[in-house]
Amino acid sequence: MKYVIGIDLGTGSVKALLVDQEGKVRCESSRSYPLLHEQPGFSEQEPEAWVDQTVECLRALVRESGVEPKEIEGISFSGQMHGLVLLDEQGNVLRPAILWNDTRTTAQCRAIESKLGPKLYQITKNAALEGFTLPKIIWVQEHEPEVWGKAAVFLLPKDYLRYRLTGKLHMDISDAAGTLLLDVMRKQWSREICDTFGIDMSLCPPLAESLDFVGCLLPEIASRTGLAPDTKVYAGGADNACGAVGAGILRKGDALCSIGTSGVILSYEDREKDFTGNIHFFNHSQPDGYYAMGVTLAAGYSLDWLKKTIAAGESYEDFLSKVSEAPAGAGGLLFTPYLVGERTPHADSVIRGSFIGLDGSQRREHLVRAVMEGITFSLHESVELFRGAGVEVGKIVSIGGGAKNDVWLQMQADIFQAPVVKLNNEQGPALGAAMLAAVGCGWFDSIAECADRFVGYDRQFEPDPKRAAVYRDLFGIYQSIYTSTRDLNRRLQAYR
Ligand SMILES: Nc1ncnc2c1ncn2[C@@H]1O[C@H](COP(=O)(O)OP(=O)(O)O)[C@@H](O)[C@H]1O
Ligand SMILES: O=C(CO)[C@@H](O)[C@H](O)COP(=O)(O)O
Repeated sequence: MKYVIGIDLGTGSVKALLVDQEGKVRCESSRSYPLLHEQPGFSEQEPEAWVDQTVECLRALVRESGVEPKEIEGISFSGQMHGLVLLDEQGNVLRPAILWNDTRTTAQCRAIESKLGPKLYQITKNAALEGFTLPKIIWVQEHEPEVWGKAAVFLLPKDYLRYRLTGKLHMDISDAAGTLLLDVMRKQWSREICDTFGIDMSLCPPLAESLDFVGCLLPEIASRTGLAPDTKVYAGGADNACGAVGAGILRKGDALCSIGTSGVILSYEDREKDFTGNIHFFNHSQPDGYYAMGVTLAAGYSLDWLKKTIAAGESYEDFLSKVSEAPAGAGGLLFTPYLVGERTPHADSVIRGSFIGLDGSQRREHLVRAVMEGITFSLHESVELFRGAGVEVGKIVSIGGGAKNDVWLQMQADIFQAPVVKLNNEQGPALGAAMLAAVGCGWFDSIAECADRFVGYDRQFEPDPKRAAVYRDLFGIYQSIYTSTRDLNRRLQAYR
């Protein structure tokens, strides 16, 4: 039997999957690493921790699977997007990586908008948001000129990991799309944007397609992990592109709802398309494909927060067991999931969450239901932006924590007013990465052919007309909470 490995370098942990030619997961392994919050709004990580924990993960995978290393043909990657890793001439890391959920760069975003005007959108197809890479580069230029002076190249998290595993410098296009330095339609670095911000083109690494072969493992990495040195390494993709690959989102009309720590609504696009309301438009890992995506920053994070706050130590199953006893609309209680600010449709790092409509008759299950509904309403704002732009949102594949609970899956169908389906063996972006390796190794002619073998669907949830009508009414009230609480949150900011 032959195998491939898919590695997902997430924000909290790295996960590696060993997958056979039928798409069966033979073994999996995961290791976590810390987030560093040196100041409010800062979110950083030590790139060395990614490398150490990935090596540990791979060593465990090889040892525990009992598979012969020479049977493992290829490796590919998925990774948290946007994080800035700066290297000097010798390839040494110059400072901790500044991550996608770091919000220090509001001033730099405004500067990008005023210097580039409409060109920003024409070239990058995206808006200037704190999470993206270019504002982080400008922040380093302004606040750490001595670091910037030594910078020879910038990378994204999984591209740095791949560099350390192979010694080869590349950035894959699906991830480069999230830097605000890529001409998304031409798939090349934008000289105009680089020149505007004093970024020498030599700082931009060579670009690769997700399926490209980029090299083999360094001998030192092979001996530390137990893998064979001639294991082939393929470029890989952004975690959302790989999540889409792993869920079979590969054709026009395919849509994905992913509720992890953050939440994403993603629609496959086969050509250039204009969106409003902070919908991102990125290159897919599928050659010549794209995807549009709206992001709720605190999706599963909001439910985790409530669980930690009122039910610490309980399992998710117990915590959610009574949710169906509360009616749709949670007895008039609405929640906005802005615990760390928001991205879509409101790019706002100052806004914070609310419970509106608390009533003495409400019980714990009303609060839990309101939080699940609020997260789903927030994602529905993206669904509506897609529909407003003429995208036909038909069936939505649901993945992540939000797909582990049937009440939540039904709620998604009722709020999105679309059928929602779950996968029969969901493995998230790591499976997408493994699929890129499988296609790279030549096991399949295309990602779609691989998906036919590797991706299977389970139960489908249809919208219930009565609940869908309740949610349609409540959605209007939900949407007005943002405008009603924006100014209040600006005034409260000083007290945080
Ligand atoms: N059994 C469950 N039912 C519903 N939601 C869950 C369950 N388990 C986890 N979650 C939610 O899903 C989120 C984690 O999803 P996951 O896909 O594992 O996240 P990530 O990709 O960010 O690591 C948690 O924040 C939690 O809110
Ligand atoms: O910022 C984005 C996408 O634009 C996030 O989706 C990151 O890519 C983080 O991924 P997780 O580690 O939460 O899966």
